[in-house]
Amino acid sequence: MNRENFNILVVDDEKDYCDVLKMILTGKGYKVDTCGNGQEAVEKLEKKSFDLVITDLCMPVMDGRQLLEEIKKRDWDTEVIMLTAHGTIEKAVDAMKAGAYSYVTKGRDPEELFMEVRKLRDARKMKRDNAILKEKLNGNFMLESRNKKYRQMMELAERAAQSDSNILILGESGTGKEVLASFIHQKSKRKEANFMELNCQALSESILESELFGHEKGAFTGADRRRIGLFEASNGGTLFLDEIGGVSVNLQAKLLKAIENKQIYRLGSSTPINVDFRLITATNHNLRKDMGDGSFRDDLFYRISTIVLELPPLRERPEDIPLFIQYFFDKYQREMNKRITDVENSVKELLAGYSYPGNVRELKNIIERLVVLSEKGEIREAYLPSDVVKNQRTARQVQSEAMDLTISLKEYRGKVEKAYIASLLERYPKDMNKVAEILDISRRQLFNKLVEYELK
Ligand SMILES: Nc1ncnc2c1ncn2[C@@H]1O[C@H](COP(=O)(O)OP(=O)(O)OP(=O)(O)O)[C@@H](O)[C@H]1O
Repeated sequence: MNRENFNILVVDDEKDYCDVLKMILTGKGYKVDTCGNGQEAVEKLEKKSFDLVITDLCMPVMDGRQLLEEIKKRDWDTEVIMLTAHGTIEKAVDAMKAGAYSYVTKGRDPEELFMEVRKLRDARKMKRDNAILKEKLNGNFMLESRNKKYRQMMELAERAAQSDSNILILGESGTGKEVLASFIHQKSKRKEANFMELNCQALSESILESELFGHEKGAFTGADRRRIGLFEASNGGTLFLDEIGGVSVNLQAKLLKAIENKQIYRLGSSTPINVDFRLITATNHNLRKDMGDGSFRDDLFYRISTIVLELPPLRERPEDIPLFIQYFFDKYQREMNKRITDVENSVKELLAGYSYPGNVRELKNIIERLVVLSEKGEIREAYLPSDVVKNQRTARQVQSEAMDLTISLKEYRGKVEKAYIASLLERYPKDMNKVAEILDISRRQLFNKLVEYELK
């Protein structure tokens, strides 16, 4: 935490004292706000998060002791340094018992106060760094769910983590396939070793091959030194190959050999190297279809899919959307040192009703954007991306049009039916089978309706 990120609120009814303290602390690089009593301080704390409150003990309206109580009662992550007058040692001790970080006697050498502030800032920085590190290492993710299918999948994942079986994770982009893979690694006996990850889609065949197998010096133009690949780097640990569906058939054959024999050759070498890794793969391709048209090898598919975990898209677990919203609001408030106190009602509605084609990734980005744009703890509908608003507006518009009180029942039914089919098409744009299945009609009937309602 830089000093600029350390927010201090000075509370004292002596305005001159506040101003002097603010000037000195600002000069030392801290961010400082001031106010004249405990009541005003609570109002400020409700809107913004402060790392430290330096408060006088005796003040009108609400004194320092009451302010301390309010802060502790609300569980705000804010420390309090109490300023006391000479001869009020009992009150100071009482404040410490009630949870104050420390007390400083007013009017003594101000260095004493500045040292306390510095000490606190360092301690909080260490705490915050540790929390970030822990999050990175342990993958502090939102894995709770109210969705039965997801919970069953997680149970299977935890059990599978104990074994060395190959795991294939299926799911649309942004559903959390990488998150799940790293969770499995953390839950496995391999957790102390490396978790190596590679997105196979993003790389050309030759680069992918050298990334995976490594190479000897001089193996190809530009190979000016020996380099070990991911198979070797994940020895004892887990190798996660994302977008396995994007690997060329040629490389698939080499992958299969490495997985079956647990033995590889670096490019440019004929010496076999034994490797011990747990393989997790993921894809958003339909591999069965790819096998049908010959772009994915059957033998590789059966080898990598000992256990298949299917991550449902977010729209199929809508009961979890509020949990994710809360999780990401908490995360970004913490990270950006902001406090959200007022969210416009329509924002909650729009977020809950949106279909999230980009899944958890999209939801996460939306919440980050809202927290970034929030001002004075408030979040307005205007801060939402247009997709979220547009989506809901069409639904609302159709509903209000359908509520025209002069039309026949047949016309009303037609409008509602059209709107419902249109929403399903928006949700499953390329999957007519799914739309027909949900509507419980045949594909032919669906086709007729698309023509009738001019939805084609
Ligand atoms: N359960 C979760 N808890 C917290 N964050 C999550 C969770 N699931 C996904 N995310 C976040 O959403 C984003 C996308 O997740 P991830 O990369 O795991 O998805 P993916 O399915 O592998 O996507 P792609 O197929 O595009 O690679 C990441 O920023 C990740 O941190």
